[in-house]
Amino acid sequence: ALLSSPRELAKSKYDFVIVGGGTAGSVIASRLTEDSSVKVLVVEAGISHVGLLNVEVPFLSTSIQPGTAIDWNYTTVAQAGLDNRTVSIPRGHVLGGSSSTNVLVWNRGSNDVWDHWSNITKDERWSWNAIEPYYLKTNHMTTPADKHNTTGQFDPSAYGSGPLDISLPGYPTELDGRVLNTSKSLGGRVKYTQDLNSGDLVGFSYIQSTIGNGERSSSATAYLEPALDRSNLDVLINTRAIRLVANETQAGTPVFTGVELVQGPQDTPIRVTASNEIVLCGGSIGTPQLLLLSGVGPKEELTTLGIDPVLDIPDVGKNLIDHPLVPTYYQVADNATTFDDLLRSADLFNQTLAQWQNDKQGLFVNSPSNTYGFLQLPDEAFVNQTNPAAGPLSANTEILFGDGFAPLGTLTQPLMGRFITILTAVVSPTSRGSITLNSSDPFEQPLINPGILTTEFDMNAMVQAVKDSQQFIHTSPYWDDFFLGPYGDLASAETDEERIELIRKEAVTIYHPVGTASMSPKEAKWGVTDPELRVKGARGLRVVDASIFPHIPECHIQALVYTVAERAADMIKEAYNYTKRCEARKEDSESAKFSYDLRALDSHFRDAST
Ligand SMILES: Cc1cc2nc3c(=O)[nH]c(=O)nc-3n(C[C@H](O)[C@H](O)[C@H](O)COP(=O)(O)OP(=O)(O)OC[C@H]3O[C@@H](n4cnc5c(N)ncnc54)[C@H](O)[C@@H]3O)c2cc1C
Repeated sequence: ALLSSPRELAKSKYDFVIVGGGTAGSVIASRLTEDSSVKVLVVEAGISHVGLLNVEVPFLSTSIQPGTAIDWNYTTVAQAGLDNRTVSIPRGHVLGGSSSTNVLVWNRGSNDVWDHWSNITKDERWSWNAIEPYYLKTNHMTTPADKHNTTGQFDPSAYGSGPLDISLPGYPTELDGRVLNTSKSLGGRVKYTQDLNSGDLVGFSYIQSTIGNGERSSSATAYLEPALDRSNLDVLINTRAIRLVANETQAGTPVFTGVELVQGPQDTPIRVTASNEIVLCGGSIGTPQLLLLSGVGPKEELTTLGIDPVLDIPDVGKNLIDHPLVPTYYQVADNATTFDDLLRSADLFNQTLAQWQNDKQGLFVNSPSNTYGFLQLPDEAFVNQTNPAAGPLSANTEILFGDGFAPLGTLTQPLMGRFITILTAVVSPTSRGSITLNSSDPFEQPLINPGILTTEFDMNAMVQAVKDSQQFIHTSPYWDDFFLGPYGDLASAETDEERIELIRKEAVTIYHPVGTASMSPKEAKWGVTDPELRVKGARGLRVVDASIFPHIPECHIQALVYTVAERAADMIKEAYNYTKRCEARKEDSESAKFSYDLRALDSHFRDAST
């Protein structure tokens, strides 16, 4: 059932309490409630996704501005790498989480990304070969909204049979051919790759997106909605988890069973209990914040804030990684059909919206970008520097093309003229940051410091990305009739020094924060979770979201979050079924080893019998 107040809860005890009904949380909720005897509560701070046009209409994804009800409205601390500017870090505050508010690009990561994770965690279960079935379980390819013939535009074997809709762009733009023909004719570092979801994530191609029938497909629409009528699932919205409670310790290990919930800062907390596990799916900011508020984190930092330390894990909130992004603009011919006029004319906007509402056709069926490319840096970049990318199938930088002026940085759309936006990003950054608490008040936003562009490597890579985008346009015949010239600071960015100035002035992030509750090998002293995503040194607590990524993938990351969640759901189920087998063999002398699992099983049966 969908509940909007804790007062509507019929009971306070569940087998699993999932904190965060976002990208990963909705997958976990859907998979765990496949067994009708397992009772699950999802607690989501945000609102329902149903009926929200800027969530449903793919093109409007970039209009989800910070400050709206469906965003957490986070801002970073002053960024040293950006001339001490602060930048906003949007995060979905709605069912589906950031999968309801993101820009829909679908990349499953190169094979190397997963093999690298497997090496880092020393756990084969994260290698590409082991993970592929879980990726295929998340998604299936659908026909694009305009039903054009997509033969040769994607690799069918790169998609599976899962609930998410994936499609190629359903409305062509003038840029598509120019970008792809340039890539095909130039080759080399800007080679064409038919499908970047086939394992090799280097090259230029069409974008695949989480869109079906011209509408956003999210973890809320694909996973949560179909499960909502299950009697064993409660989804509580408008409600924030503010503290995790360990009521007991077993052999010195805190056992977490309680979650305190409120709707507003003045509320008296209501406690719900998880007999088996609390699964944290609050995302790379929400999850470490909640752990820290609950006394799980660097002991000294917590004591200073007046929070009683429960478990000393120095790495909670550390290792924050994001992809830096710089928007650049070119003015194009006055007869070009960019989306600029639409953003300036309410009539045109409403006509296009009506076309989407009536037929699911037109520009609004697409995200604002149809084509992009991932590039490796030239060999010279690695003379004195190890390549931080996961392997040879991964890139270092990305270039995305938008068929109009997308005001993502400090510049606003000019009143006249037509433009294209070229976004450049560093996808293998070496900068690291952190999430720390500002106070023990759960309603105060944490201090978010992604450390954007604070290493020489990242700045050099970004300079190369801007240079590559400039060359891509200048050396191709496919732009001659179209292109008038660079706009804004890009017009004077001819030297590397000028490019650095532009970058420090305009850079933001691509909204891919990861790593703040990183998994690490089972016995390792660093990291926050083990390879089964259980919080180290605790019982009853697991993390399943982008915070467990030990290394940032060199691509857009939502597909990896979905895949992690599918993998984790099976890990949880395996543990759960295993407890059943243990129960059946209660006399087994080995059973003491599984005391935690038995405890979970016992409480499950107790709950089921009430
Ligand atoms: C604007 C934007 C554009 C993006 N574009 C792309 C893209 O094009 N392609 C791509 O691959 N990726 C993109 N991303 C990134 C991607 O969407 C996210 O990395 C991914 O969805 C994160 O999933 P998650 O489960 O870790 O967290 P989320 O999906 O953010 O879920 C966390 C959920 O937990 C809830 N929550 C947090 N704390 C609490 C609490 N204390 N109590 C209760 N609930 C809580 C939140 O409200 C949220 O619903 C984008 C992200 C944004 C914000």
